[in-house]
Amino acid sequence: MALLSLSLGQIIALGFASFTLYVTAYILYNLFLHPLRQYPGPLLMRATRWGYNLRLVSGTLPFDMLALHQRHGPVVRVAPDELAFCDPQAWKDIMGHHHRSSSASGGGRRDVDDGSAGSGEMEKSAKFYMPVEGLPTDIVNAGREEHGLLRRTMAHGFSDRSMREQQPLIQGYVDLLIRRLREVGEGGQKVDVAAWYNFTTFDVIGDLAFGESFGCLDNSAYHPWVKAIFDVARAGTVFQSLAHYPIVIKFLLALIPAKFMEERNRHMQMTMEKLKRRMEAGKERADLVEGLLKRADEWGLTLEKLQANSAILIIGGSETTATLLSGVTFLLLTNPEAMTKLTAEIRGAFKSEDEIDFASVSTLPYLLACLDEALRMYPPVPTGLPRVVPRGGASIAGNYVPEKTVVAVHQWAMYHNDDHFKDPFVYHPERWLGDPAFADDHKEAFQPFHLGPRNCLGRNLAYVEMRVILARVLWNFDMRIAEDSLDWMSKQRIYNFWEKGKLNAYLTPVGR
Ligand code: HEM
Repeated sequence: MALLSLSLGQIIALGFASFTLYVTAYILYNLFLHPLRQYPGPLLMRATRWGYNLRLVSGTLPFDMLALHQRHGPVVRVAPDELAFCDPQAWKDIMGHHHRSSSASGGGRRDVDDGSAGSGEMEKSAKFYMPVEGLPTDIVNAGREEHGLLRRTMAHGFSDRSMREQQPLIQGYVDLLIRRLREVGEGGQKVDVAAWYNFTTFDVIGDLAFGESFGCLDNSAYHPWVKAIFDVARAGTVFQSLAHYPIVIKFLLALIPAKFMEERNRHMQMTMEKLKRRMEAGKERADLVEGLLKRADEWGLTLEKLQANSAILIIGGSETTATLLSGVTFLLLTNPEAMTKLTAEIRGAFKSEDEIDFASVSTLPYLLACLDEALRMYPPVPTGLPRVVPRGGASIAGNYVPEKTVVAVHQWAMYHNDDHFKDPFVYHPERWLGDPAFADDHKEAFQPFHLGPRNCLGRNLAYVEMRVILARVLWNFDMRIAEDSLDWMSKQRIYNFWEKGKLNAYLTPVGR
């Protein structure tokens, strides 16, 4: 009643004063009373999440993280409730099987091993992975229990036997890539090799996860399904930032234009049609969804659930490998000594192109070293994928971290920190071949596929695919970088994925 007797101006002033008071109290709490108050970090990041969000949406977060660690040390408070770690031990403590805190250092409280604290791994941060209400979860954003079930079933498609059976299919797409590169590069035309790697890996994974390719190699273009992934990548960082403000995100979701929803529904429909065609092809097919299809009836898996998991395989299994192939190609093009050595290794190992297969490429040490060094300098998952510390807290790299804290390791920053790698900004494949100059490198800091129960299921597939594609490209072509791509890597930003842009090169077929 008292409020009704106030003028509009007074109500606005009161609202403004209350808001200011709330924000001030929130900032003061974060700075002086919060359980993470003793951890170092820039003022804006310790006080509010905006320091983190601004870097995330501007695509510079993974790079800024290096400067933050260099300034504040291996543990930085990057948001009021979030810590970033740049310590090799943190990989195991965060991504491995969770063990409860054994020390009370810093936090001033001893963890009680009463069985109530979480066992198994740390949960993924829902604000980052954003499982959407009403939509089915997939292997990447499912909770621990469902994840275990999905992982056991899907692992079948990644076994050595399945990979051997998938080999002819994959090689067929590499044949097509080589043919298409010969055509588009003819007459000294420059070729955007990053796009062609993307076309190849999307076609391969489309076939392995949906039973049919996206036709990118045939059409020299991205399929709308694939294009949609890139279109939403940048928006994803905005949603991840706003996920910390549930009211704002609800409001924004209500504002999403009908046109966007129509687009989304079309995308879903297209995916469903692909999946139905795959199901009609029968359960016995050595691809990545065979395991799920066989269990679908027993577990009552809906079509939507199957669709969500096929879709996540596409995103996880294509953009990552294409990114690395683009990165390694750029690094070789700009490091002629390494390119000469690798080309000699590949061309000296085989008498003819048909000898280049999954087994034979795995015996080439310099090829693997080139890929690993590219994974270090240009990790396809460059940013931190946050986890949440379970009840009872945890010990991470020797630090007590209270429960509910969000924790992450940011790969790009870890791999460019000279505490862990000598000459971190220089491409040295030799560091992976026992060169004594790099004896002090902390190799255990390098985890491009993560470790623990939620690490990459497609690691072996990724390695054989990347090895075969790179070996066959270098078997067939001498390459030279185009002038307009010399700054290709240094000008990129990261919106969860690298925003790669064109990587132009001239391809000269090798006469034999
Ligand atoms: C260079 C290539 C690749 C890199 C660097 C990479 C990296 C990763 C990373 C870091 C994760 C952990 C994600 C998280 O914690 O949320 C992951 C998960 C996963 N990756 Fe890969 N990946 C690559 C290629 C592939 C390929 C070719 C596939 C095949 C489809 C694949 C399938 C998966 C799946 C299914 C998961 C989820 C595993 C789980 O949650 O149990 N990845 N990958």
